[in-house]
Amino acid sequence: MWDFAEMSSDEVASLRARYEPLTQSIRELIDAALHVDADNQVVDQAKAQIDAAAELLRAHPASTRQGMALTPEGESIPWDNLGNGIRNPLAPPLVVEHTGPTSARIDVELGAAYEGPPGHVHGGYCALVLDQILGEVASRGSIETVAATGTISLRYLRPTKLGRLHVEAEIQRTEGRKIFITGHIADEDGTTVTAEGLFIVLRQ
Ligand SMILES: CCCCCCCC(=O)SCCNC(=O)CCNC(=O)[C@H](O)C(C)(C)COP(=O)(O)OP(=O)(O)OC[C@H]1O[C@@H](n2cnc3c(N)ncnc32)[C@H](O)[C@@H]1OP(=O)(O)O
Repeated sequence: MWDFAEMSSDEVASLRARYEPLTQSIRELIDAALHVDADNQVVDQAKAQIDAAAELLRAHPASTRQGMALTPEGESIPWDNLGNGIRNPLAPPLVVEHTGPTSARIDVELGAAYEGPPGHVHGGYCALVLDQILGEVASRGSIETVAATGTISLRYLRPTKLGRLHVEAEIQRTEGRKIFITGHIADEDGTTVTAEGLFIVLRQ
């Protein structure tokens, strides 16, 4: 159904405009469900409406699924992927901004769905966000030169508050296919988690 290798950027933009609002609505649904305090009637009514929406969507299944893909124009499409998939409500809306050929940043708001310790981001999610940005910088924003996580080491300096977060990553050095890269997450009070990764550029 979706063959991104055959699509122009305009066609991808139109698909994005169709599905991104659905993904955002499901994220808002998750957030609402995490904050609700209602009686049986309200919860039963909401459940029936959600079940009906799921049934409607299931009646139109896609013939293929793709984590990420590349258009002929070289545009990388993160489609269903957990890190930043346009269609994956479990993916926080991570927008990686490349600040140079070897560095990038993300500014993201992580709410209740990402909670681990009370009021703080789950440590596994911190790892996911750092793995994602380190991987994207190591791959230089293109899936033509994908670099996979070989080894990643995280140091949790203190709990990361839920809310607005700033994330950065930068390549330190490269040896053949090995890319040594560091990164960190900061909340409103400063750096909370640092990362050191060794990413390996995949053989074609
Ligand atoms: C744009 C997209 C961004 C996406 C970001 C998301 C990042 C991810 O989550 S990727 C998923 C998690 N990672 C994986 O699944 C990777 C699984 N592992 C593999 O596929 C392979 O082991 C792989 C590709 C890492 C290395 O395999 P291969 O290419 O055969 O490496 P190989 O030729 O044996 O070794 C090359 C060099 O790397 C070193 N190396 C290999 N594996 C590792 C490792 N895990 N850690 C550290 N060093 C390693 C070797 O020692 C060797 O070093 P040297 O050249 O000095 O002798």
